[in-house]
Order: sequence, then structure tokens, then C-alpha cells
Amino acid sequence: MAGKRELLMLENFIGGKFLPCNSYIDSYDPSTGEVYCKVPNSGKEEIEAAVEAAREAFPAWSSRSPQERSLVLNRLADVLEQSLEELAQAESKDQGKTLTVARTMDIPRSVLNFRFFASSNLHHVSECTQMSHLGCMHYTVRTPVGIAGLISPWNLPLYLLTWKIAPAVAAGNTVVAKPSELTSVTAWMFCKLLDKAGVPPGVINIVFGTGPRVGEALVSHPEVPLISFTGSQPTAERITQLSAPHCKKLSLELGGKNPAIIFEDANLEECIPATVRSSFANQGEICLCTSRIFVQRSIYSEFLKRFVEATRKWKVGIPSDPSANMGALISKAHLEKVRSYILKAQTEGARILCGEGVDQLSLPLRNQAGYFMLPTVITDIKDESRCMTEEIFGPVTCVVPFDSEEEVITRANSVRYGLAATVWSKDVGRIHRVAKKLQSGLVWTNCWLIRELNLPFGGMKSSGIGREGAKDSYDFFTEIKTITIKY
Ligand SMILES: NC(=O)C1=CN([C@@H]2O[C@H](COP(=O)(O)OP(=O)(O)OC[C@H]3O[C@@H](n4cnc5c(N)ncnc54)[C@H](O)[C@@H]3O)[C@@H](O)[C@H]2O)C=CC1
Ligand SMILES: N/C(=C\C=C\C(=O)O)C(=O)O
Repeated sequence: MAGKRELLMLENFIGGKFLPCNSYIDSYDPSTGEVYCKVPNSGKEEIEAAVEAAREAFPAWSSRSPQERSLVLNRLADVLEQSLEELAQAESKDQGKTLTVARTMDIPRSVLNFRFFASSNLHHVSECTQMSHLGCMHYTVRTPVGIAGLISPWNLPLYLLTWKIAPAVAAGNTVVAKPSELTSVTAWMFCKLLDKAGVPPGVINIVFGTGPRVGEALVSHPEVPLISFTGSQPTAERITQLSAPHCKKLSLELGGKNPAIIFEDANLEECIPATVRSSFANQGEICLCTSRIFVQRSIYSEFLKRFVEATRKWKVGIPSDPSANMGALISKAHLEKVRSYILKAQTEGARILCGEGVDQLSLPLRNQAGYFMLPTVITDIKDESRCMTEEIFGPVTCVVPFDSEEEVITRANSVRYGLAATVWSKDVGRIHRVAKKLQSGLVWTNCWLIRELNLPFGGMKSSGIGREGAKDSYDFFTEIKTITIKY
């Protein structure tokens, strides 16, 4: 008889120490549907302890020079990089994404997050103005805000967690972070590296558990003046309510319903593979993924045919399969939610051209209870349909025709979200016109997801509040003060 498999037991990391918790939550391997890990089910008590540790560490950490803090961040990048393979394996197992994506995107970007903010933090300048007629000068100073509360989602676990931790600590704050309870493993592994990198105890505290229990305890804590959150719009609404009595600083990076606009002069050789990737990368579980594809009518049939052919080649496989383009979705509940959108579209008269319900998924026996589905293309669907207006956050994309530039801008802007758009055309004038009129925090033209970390990242409308990036993150994680000197 096979022996009982040992579960991975995570612990909170508070004040430089790993601490057990009174209760635990099951964490599943999305590629098999089996429980393989136990995550602390923390609450108020653990948040109290983490805030206390962060409070104690703050005076010394915030008094260090930016150069000294940068040295620590660079060491952290180095030790993360030395553990790249181990972290990639763990991220892929915990999240369901392919090992290739974890190896080439998630972990390298986590390393880069520390290197990038270690460097950008050395180059901030402040403003100064003169009032010579009054014998005055004025200047601004920035100081760290204090204890930063950071809440991250499950789609890019270590990547998005470090995108918050790095700028927060670079600016001199100490942090209490709460990763998603669905994907906590790499955050816990990251804690094991902090001492080696010379991060003092209490500077980075990580508390695990669910949103309603430990997330709300963190958001409501009166000594945490700032919350940076990435996740869903309903959770952002709750965080906003809980923060309001304390007037907390908020950065909210939320979902999208991102359009791709493909004009008749687009280079389809480049556009089709890029749009397959923008629709289905990371199982469609990236807030920047395309989910509404508008194609100019004169090339609509040709595009659709070639797009469906290319989608059918986007291989779903077990995460460790090097030839797989897509792994498993995050959870059973999420898989069911994504599938329910496809059923809804069908009942509204839309056509499913490939994927769910049309093609056959083939998986090894051991993975048949995993949360896999095929990339799915929907057409003949109305702009008002739920599939065209709500964030699905899975491998599902809709393709519809359009006639004119003005029309497609109105239709692209007709949803509540405004995060990322892509525009495909060779006409430079049109690209500038359309990009300017799109209600979207990011517009990629003739490409997708080329990131420039220096520049603002974030969304309009229900896609969020605030921006992240070199200067934007620094502004968010510091308080500004204007000082007047009369001489
Ligand atoms: N980056 C994005 O745009 C993301 C969007 N989503 C969207 O949200 C949908 C639901 O996914 P969820 O995992 O439920 O997202 P979520 O927004 O509930 O979870 C994100 C993080 O917030 C925490 N959280 C949840 N409730 C909280 C509360 N009341 N107070 C404080 N923290 C709380 C979670 O524990 C997690 O760490 C997805 O289907 C997708 O549409 C999900 C994850 C990332
Ligand atoms: N925030 C998300 C993606 C960010 C990507 C980046 O900063 O490059 C998300 O999917 O939630």
C-alpha cells in the first residue's frame, strides 16, 4: 500500500522568524486536484504580531541611506536568482502554470523587480522653487509612509508580490504582506532567503491566510497607513470601505476587459501569434490578457480562420511538459466560473469556434482531475453579452467585426474597465489617434506586454486607482512635504 504523502506545511514569517499557526487551509495542486500543502489560516492575532515587528524595524530601516537599502535589494535579487529553478518548480506546481512560463517570466521578473527598484531608488530628485521678491525658497522632501500593507493575487504570485515589496522597502518602509491563500508557497520560500540577503528582521513580514480573515485584519489595522492591492474589483471595493475611516493611501490594480483592435493593414504574420499569446498566456490569467478582439470587416474571415488555426496549436499540457503553452487553471471554482461564461454565450446564440465543448482535451490519467481546459474562441456575440463585458480571467476570447475607426473606439471604450488595449496597424497617424482616444491605462501597438518598468502601470475606470512604476511607486510609498525657508 502506498504510504501517506507528506504535506508541505507553511508558516508565517514575522520579525525574522517562522511561526506556526493554530489552524491551516488546504492548498491544491491545480494539475491534479490533490491537496499538497497547508497554508496558515492567520487572523487578527498574527497581523498584530506582524505590525509590531514592522513597527520595531521601521526606525533603523528608514534611517538607512538609499544606497544602503539598494545594496540589500541587490543581494536579495542575487539570492533569488540563485534559487531560480527551485522557485520556478514551486510556482508552477502551486499555480498550475507551465514550468516554462515560471522559469522565463515569473521568477526572472521577481529578480528584476528587486534590481530595478534598487537602481531607480537612487535617482529621485525633489522640487525647489524661488520667491526672491519675498526672500523665500520652497522645496519638497519625501519620507517613507511607515508600515505598508501589501495584498497580492494568485495569477503571478511571486512576480506581483515582489513588484510591491521591492519599491516599498526601497523607499524605507517596512511591510506586512499577504499573498493569495491559493498560491503561498513561493512567498514562503522567499522568506527563507531574506536573512542571507541581509534583510533585517521585521522589515519584511509575510502573513498567510484568506482575504476575509487576515486580509481584512491587515486593511483595518490603524497602524498600517497604506494598502497596495492587486486583485478583483469587488475585493477592491471592500478594501476601500474598510480603509475609509482611516483615510488610508490606496493603490488598487484591478481587472480588465482588454480589447485588441486589428485594422485591415495589420501585419497578420505578427498579429496572429501575438494575439493568441495575449489571449491565452498564463491560461488567460493575467489582468492584461486580451478578451475582446475587434477585426476590421474586410479581413475578418481571413483573420478568424487563421486565428482559430493558431489557437488549436496552443497546446494544453501538464505544467512540466516543455512543449505545453498552457497549464491548469488556478482552482476548481475558477474553472467552473470560466466554463459558465462559455455556456452563457452559447445560450445567447454565440458560436464556439474551438476549445471548450468543441475539441477534445487529452491528459495523462493522473491529471484528469486537474483544472485544465482548452483555449476557446467565441464569435457571433453581442457587445452587451457578459462574455464581452465581464472579466473572465481564463483562456476565453471573443472575436467580432467592425467597420470604422470611430465605431471601434466607441465599442472598445464601452465597458467599465480600462486597463490595457492593443492596436494593430501600419498607419502611424491612425495609431496615435486611436491610442489617444482609448480609455485605457496602457496601449500596446503592434505588440503586447512589452514592459517598461520606469513608466506608469495601471488602469482607468474600474481597472483601478493609482499607478506603479519607478516614480509612481516611489510617490505612492512616500509622503511628500513642502518646506518654506525665509532667508
Ligand atoms: N490581477 C487581477 O486583475 C486579478 C483579478 N482577479 C479577478 O478576481 C476574480 C476572483 O479572484 P479572487 O482570487 O477571488 O480575487 P481576490 O481579489 O479576491 O483576491 C486577491 C487577493 O485579495 C485577497 N482578499 C480577498 N478578499 C479580501 C478582503 N475582503 N480583504 C482583503 N483582502 C482580500 C485575497 O486573499 C488575495 O490575496 C478572478 O476570477 C479574476 O476575475 C483575480 C486575481 C488577480
Ligand atoms: N497586475 C498584473 C500583471 C502585471 C504585469 C506587469 O506588471 O508586468 C495582473 O495580472 O494582475
